[in-house]
Amino acid sequence: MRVDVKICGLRDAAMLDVAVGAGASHVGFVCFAPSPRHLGPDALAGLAATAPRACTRVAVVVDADDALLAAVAPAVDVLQLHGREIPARVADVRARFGKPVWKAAGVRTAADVRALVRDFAGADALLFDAKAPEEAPMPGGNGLRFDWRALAEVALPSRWVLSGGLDAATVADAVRLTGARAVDVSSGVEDAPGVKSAAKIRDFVKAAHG
Ligand SMILES: O=C(O)c1ccccc1N[C@@H]1O[C@H](COP(=O)(O)O)[C@@H](O)[C@H]1O
Repeated sequence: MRVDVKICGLRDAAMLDVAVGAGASHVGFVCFAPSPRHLGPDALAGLAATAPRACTRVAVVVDADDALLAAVAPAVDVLQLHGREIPARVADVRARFGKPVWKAAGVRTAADVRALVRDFAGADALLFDAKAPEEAPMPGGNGLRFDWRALAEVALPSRWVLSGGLDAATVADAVRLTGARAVDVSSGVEDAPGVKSAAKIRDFVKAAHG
């Protein structure tokens, strides 16, 4: 079975086309002001509307309130909650906005992974990212990797996504070593923060599928 690939942090139609053309199954749009990939709700909705139906559109938000979610949710297929949302908030967002919710969180150790699996059984998928440094302005999209061996010690749910510092050079190993069926990348397909590279997107998707 083909690994699902999400290209995240897309900001324009040209790179969206590249991601779709390369074979990405998911495309991600970040709505979080401190991010160099930030799109406001209107820009996000406009860009998401141009994605083909076969491609799953994901909005990445961080501790978003209901007003922001109400503005973003209709434009996408999945909400990725990448902040400090608690399990009750995940359940609330699912019920209120009627979209599948991916709970994303930074992990370092097997204990972190175990706690996430235990606490977020109600999420539609878990997304494992590297823990951001305390001083980092963003909880994700930092191009940081965690020790994938942390995943091996835990019984994982059926739907989970590997992310954090992946790139074309590492994604095949990541898939082989973790058994991931879905991967997510942002920094690893960029020339600079927020500046996507068509060549890197194509190389990443090819390596993930390889
Ligand atoms: O990409 C961002 O700017 C971002 C901002 C805030 C929260 C999450 C963000 N992106 C997500 O972070 C991970 C890992 O990204 P990277 O490949 O290490 O750069 C990924 O799930 C993105 O969706």
